[in-house]
Amino acid sequence: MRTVDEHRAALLALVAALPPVTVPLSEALGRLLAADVVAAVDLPGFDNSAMDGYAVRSADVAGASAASPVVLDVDGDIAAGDTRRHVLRPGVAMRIMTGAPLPEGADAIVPVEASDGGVSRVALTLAAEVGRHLRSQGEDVHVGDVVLRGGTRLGPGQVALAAASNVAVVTVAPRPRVTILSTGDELVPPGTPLEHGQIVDSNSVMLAALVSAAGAEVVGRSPLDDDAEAMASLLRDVPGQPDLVLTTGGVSMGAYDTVKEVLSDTGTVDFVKVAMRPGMPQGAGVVGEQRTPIITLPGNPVSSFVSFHVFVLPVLRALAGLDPEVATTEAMAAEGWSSIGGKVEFTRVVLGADGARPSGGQGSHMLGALAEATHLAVVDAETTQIRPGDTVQLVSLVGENLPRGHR
Ligand SMILES: Nc1nc2c(c(=O)[nH]1)N[C@H]1C(S)=C(S)[C@@H](COP(=O)(O)OP(=O)(O)OC[C@H]3O[C@@H](n4cnc5c(N)ncnc54)[C@H](O)[C@@H]3O)O[C@H]1N2
Ligand code: MOO
Ligand SMILES: [Mg+2]
Repeated sequence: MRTVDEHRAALLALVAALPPVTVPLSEALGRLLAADVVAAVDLPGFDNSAMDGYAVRSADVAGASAASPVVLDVDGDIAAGDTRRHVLRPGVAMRIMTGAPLPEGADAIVPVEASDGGVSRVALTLAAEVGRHLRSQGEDVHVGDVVLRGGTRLGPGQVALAAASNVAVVTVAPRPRVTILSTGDELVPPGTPLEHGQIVDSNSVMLAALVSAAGAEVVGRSPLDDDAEAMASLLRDVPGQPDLVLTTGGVSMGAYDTVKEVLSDTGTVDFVKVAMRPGMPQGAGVVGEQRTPIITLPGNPVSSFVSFHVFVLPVLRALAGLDPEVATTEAMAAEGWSSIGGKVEFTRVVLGADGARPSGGQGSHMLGALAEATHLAVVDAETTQIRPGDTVQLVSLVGENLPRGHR
């Protein structure tokens, strides 16, 4: 029997990092930067007004008040987007709008509220010290500054900063392409009236969601019957030209465990038992002329889900050029539970304010408890009992950062 670490290492040996890709900002949301973003311009790009009002020399409005306004000639308007280079003569004002470039010679803005709103001549009722209501060139970002570091996840604020820095395209980690093949005569698509013995193919829905939430792309999805010939021919030329193939089902000891039967014949896929629960039967290797990496996941839904987190996620990360290691966090057990011992057990838990507790029935067919869970607790092979207050290692669930409700 392999350890979890041994099997993960065997999987990682099957893949190499794909090259980073360049995408326009409109497609960059949620992507992971593969290179620093460097500002192409200063931000602000030029000294400009923070208020609608009048550009002045502060010395010209010293002492202005409501009781004793300062009256100045107005030498025209400067709107945002005005590309002319204005010069403010001493003793006059210019009407200026928010974001409009400051005329040379001006050193302060008097807001329109502190004036009579004059167009050719204005009475100003407020003094303004040097720099008042001005936004200075480069006070936020300097041209050449690294504004976003490689490794940063691009959210709305980050894409806004890149855009303002006049960067139109960014280099991001690639999205590995994944084909998902669910197998089993019993499977029908969601929404189908079920005959006795049939079940819904929830694994392909789950795996497609996990793949997408992990930042990869589903490029092919085929439900397959347990028909060896059809499966063998499909696996010779996998649909979607993926970087990775995932199968579910058919890898255990059953008479109709066709994935194992068909792929064992190729000699390029190993079927092993891994000392973990759930997720013991696993397979991995390469298929087809392209020698595409394949991971064969067990059919039980929770086994497949756990196997994704433990094995597929590190492989997707490696394909994307990222550190494959999936971080764990520590938490306290809010209640005790027993573990199998001799195998690593991945307990589905809910992390609350008082710690982590099992989310319900832990059978490898129980999606109800899975859907409640926020984390997998990793209980090592030497531990058979978790006690309240024990420290446990938690793996976050892929997609847990998405909005979720409760049953
Ligand atoms: N005699 C033994 N039987 C089993 C062993 C064993 O060691 N000896 N291992 C058990 C363990 S552990 C697991 S895990 C499963 C692995 O099963 P398979 O990978 O062979 O998968 P299937 O037999 O095709 O299906 C198992 C189970 O999962 C349901 N299933 C399959 N595909 C889907 C899908 N796409 N969506 C939803 N549910 C699915 C299927 O109906 C079965 O109930 O083997 C144990 N048996
Ligand atoms: O290894 Mo199986 O995954 O326990 O149900
Ligand atoms: Mg089976």
